[in-house]
Amino acid sequence: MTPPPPSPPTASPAEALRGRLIVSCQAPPGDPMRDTGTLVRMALAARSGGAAAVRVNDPEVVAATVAAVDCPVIGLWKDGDTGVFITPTVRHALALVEAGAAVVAADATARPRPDGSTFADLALAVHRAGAQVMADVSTLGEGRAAADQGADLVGTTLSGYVPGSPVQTGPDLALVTDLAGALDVPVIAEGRVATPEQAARALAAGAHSVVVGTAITAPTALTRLFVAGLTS
Ligand SMILES: CC(=O)N[C@H](C=O)[C@@H](O)[C@H](O)[C@H](O)COP(=O)(O)O
Repeated sequence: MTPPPPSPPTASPAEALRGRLIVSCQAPPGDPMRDTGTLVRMALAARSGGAAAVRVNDPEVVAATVAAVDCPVIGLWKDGDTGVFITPTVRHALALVEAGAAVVAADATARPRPDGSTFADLALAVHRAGAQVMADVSTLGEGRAAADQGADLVGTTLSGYVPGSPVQTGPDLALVTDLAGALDVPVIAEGRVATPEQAARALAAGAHSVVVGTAITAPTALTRLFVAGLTS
């Protein structure tokens, strides 16, 4: 039987995030905003606007952001675009801790990981390295499993983005409600939160914090929406 994961050695950043906004400062491959200095500026702007934390992709960007902002940095490392690609291996996770991430976000769906490890292996390694873990899930079952395997935070990040998870236009508030009712760890609403009203509804549904990305930090995607609005 696998022994239970040890408690993380650092104090939880969860208290600092309660009822607060986390801004995801990312840009997809090929996007003009995908530049370390630009992404750090986005993080600084988010912090100026009142964000309690930022969520940042890639160890290099994490390190630059940690050096620039005075709030927790949630780091992830997207590697590829199929299967498990958000912080897919223990190696990716430890590189983010090395870069200074207070929290490592990782895919915690029930799909095989490319290094044959489990989410529990990743959580244990991150805790031993002195950071915390945010589990990106798509279902209640994945959230329960992630919490059992040591996740410090569970986010709805992957709802609508993995095979079998219905595509939705808005945030998955039903999943927020289900996770918040079932788990002892904080639940983070993430994915398709597009308005302040939706963010408030996510908190009302039981979320501990809300992550907003595209609606704040993605001018290319937002421009496309307006362009489509003019041409449809
Ligand atoms: C599914 C996936 O890969 N989500 C990523 C996770 O880090 C990001 O691309 C999203 O922008 C982030 O989750 C915030 O969501 P939204 O941009 O919808 O506010």
